[in-house]
Order: sequence, then C-alpha cells, then structure tokens
Amino acid sequence: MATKPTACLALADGTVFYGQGFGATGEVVAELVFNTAMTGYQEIMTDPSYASQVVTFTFPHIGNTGITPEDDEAADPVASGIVVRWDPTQPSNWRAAGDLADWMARRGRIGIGGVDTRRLTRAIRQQGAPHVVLAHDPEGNFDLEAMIARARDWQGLVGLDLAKEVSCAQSYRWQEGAWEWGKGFGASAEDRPFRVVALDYGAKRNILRSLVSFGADVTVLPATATAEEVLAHEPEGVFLSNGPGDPAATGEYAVPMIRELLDRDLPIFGICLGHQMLALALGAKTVKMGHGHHGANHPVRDEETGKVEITSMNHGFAVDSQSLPQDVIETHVSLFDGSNCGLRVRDKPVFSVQYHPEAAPGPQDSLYLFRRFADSMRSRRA
Ligand SMILES: NC(=O)CC[C@H](N)C(=O)O
Repeated sequence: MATKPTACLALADGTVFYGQGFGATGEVVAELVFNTAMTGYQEIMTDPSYASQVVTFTFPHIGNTGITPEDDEAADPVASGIVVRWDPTQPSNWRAAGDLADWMARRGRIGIGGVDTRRLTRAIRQQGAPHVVLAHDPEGNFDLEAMIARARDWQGLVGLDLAKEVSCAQSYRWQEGAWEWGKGFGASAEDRPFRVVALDYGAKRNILRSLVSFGADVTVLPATATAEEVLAHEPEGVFLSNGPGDPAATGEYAVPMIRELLDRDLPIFGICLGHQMLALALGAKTVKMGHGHHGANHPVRDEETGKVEITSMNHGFAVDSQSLPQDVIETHVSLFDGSNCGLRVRDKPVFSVQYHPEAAPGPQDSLYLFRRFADSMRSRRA
C-alpha cells in the first residue's frame, strides 16, 4: 500500500502535488520559484531575497551534504519552504554539522519530498511563478479547498515591501572576510581599508565578506537609514544590497535616499534588489518577470567588452532596459532572455548588476565587480 502523503502543495489554479513532509509542520502561503543550482541549497534557503517564496529545486538530491553553519547567508533560513524530488538522505560530508530536515524543523521551515519537480518546473515555466500553499501535517489531513482559496487570494509579491522586514534593526560593523581571496583579484594590502556603508535590504553574508576581501571596512545600516545617516559615516563608497520583495515598494524610503546620494560624488555599487532600486532612483522602471531567474549557471554578456560571464542569479523582478535614461548605460544583458543585467551612470562611479557576483552558491566569474568598486574608491582618494 502506498504511504499516506504527509505534505501537500496547492497551486492557485487548483493543481495539487502530494508528497512526504519533512522539517516543520504547518502551512505557508508564498510564491513558488524553481532554482536550477546543483549545489548550495543551504545558501539558497538562507538568502534573505527568498522571503515569501517556496523554492523547488530541479536538482534531485537535496540534503545530501547536510547543514554547515559557515554556509549560512543569514542567521536563519528565509525561504518559506522547499520542494524536492527525493526525500533528504543522511548527510554525507566532512563539513556537515547537522541534518537538513532537523535544521528546518528547528527553524520553522516546511519541506515536501517525493514531488515530480520536472512537472512542477514545466508548469512554472508555462504559467509564471504561481502563488501556492505548502502544508505539512504528519496525520495527512489537508483542507484542499481552503488551501487553494488561500493561494488564490494571496496578494503576491507585486507591491510587497519585504526589504524592511528582513533588514537589521541596528547598524553594525562587518569584519569577516577573506583578504587573500581579494588580493588575488587585485586588492592591495597597502591600501588603508575603504570606509564603505552597506545598506542592508536583506544582505547575504558573502557579499559583506567579499567587500571586506576587496579592502572595505564595512558598516552595515538598516534599510530605512536616511541619506543623512549614511553620510554621517563619511563613506568613501556606498553599497546597496540584494533583498526580497518588489523594488518599487521601497519607493517611500530606499529610492529617495539613493536619489539624494546620487547628488554626491560617491562611488555606489548595487547588487540585485540594490540594482533595481538604483535604477528606480535614476528614473527607470522595474517589471515583474514571468518566472524569474534562479540558478547558478546563467550566462550574461558584458556589453562593453563582449565577454560572457556565467553567473548566479535570484530575481523575479527586472529593470526595464527601455526605460533607462540617456545618461545610464546598459552594461550587462542576460543571454537567456535579453533582460537587463547591469547598468552604470555615464561619467560617474555608480554601477550595479542584477546577478550575484559573490556567488554562494555559484561561479566566481564576476568577482571583478568588487575590485571595480574598490578601484573607484581608490581613484576618488587619489
Ligand atoms: N536577489 C535579490 O535581490 C532579488 C531582488 C528582488 N526581490 C527580485 O525578486 O527581483
């Protein structure tokens, strides 16, 4: 006799997937996205950009390397839940300090295993990222009608401001890095560290580490910090982090703050949500994508050199390149769908990318962007 399902995933259109639950019990409503990375499930789940999203992995073996505290991109998993092909197995990795399902149970995150993730991914590709309810009940009792209605009635990510929710409450100094790593890419040990203010809209730790590696002394400020508060730190450069939710929903605080900073002659570097908010501050528009880009193998062309980078991506909104003003140059383009992946302001040390140069997980082709930020601070000093 088949095992009774203990978890179920209901899509707003009424499609239901059953499987075996693991991790926490309960129910969440979220947007469902697929991620194609073959490694790095822990970094993905702890990336604050995944707030209010359930991630289905196209790679079938999730959990097999366990949980390693050094791989956390935030203190806790932020993705609402995960969908996997195979039930997680016992971890087998010398670095592992714990087990994925236990970790999820302790941190309140729901998993469902045994799902036909190919079929689910095809559905997402066809209809766009659906609203879903994911439920785990060891007794296997599910009120499907209520779940489908809840998914259908959920407002979704458009217009949702989540950056404020996941940001730090107070400012702090980030000191961990890998100086040697930066050195290999051109940071100079003789440089006095560059004073960098990093705005935390849901920053991944490996971004902060990468900034330090390339010579920054990083002070992290909360998402709602004003331009005055930023400038009080006398930054030599300002960094705008990644983060969850709709970039346009930060129009009350982040966008006007960035606009004020643009009037100063300051190097500014943005990643992902930071890129989108910088574009809004410059007068461009952002749009919601069909199913977005979530993976670790996305090809991007540098429009200024013709070089192709393989990048790590995680975004569901994008900058509309048609809306970029005259003084803004489109620097990078996705080779999957031609969408905007980078910009810079003509004659100013202000630039940003849609993808994740800090990897974690993913290839390190784009680390040069951290060096570029350090170089612009070095030139300003000179
Ligand atoms: N990784 C990110 O910063 C994501 C940015 C934004 N929340 C998006 O989905 O497009």
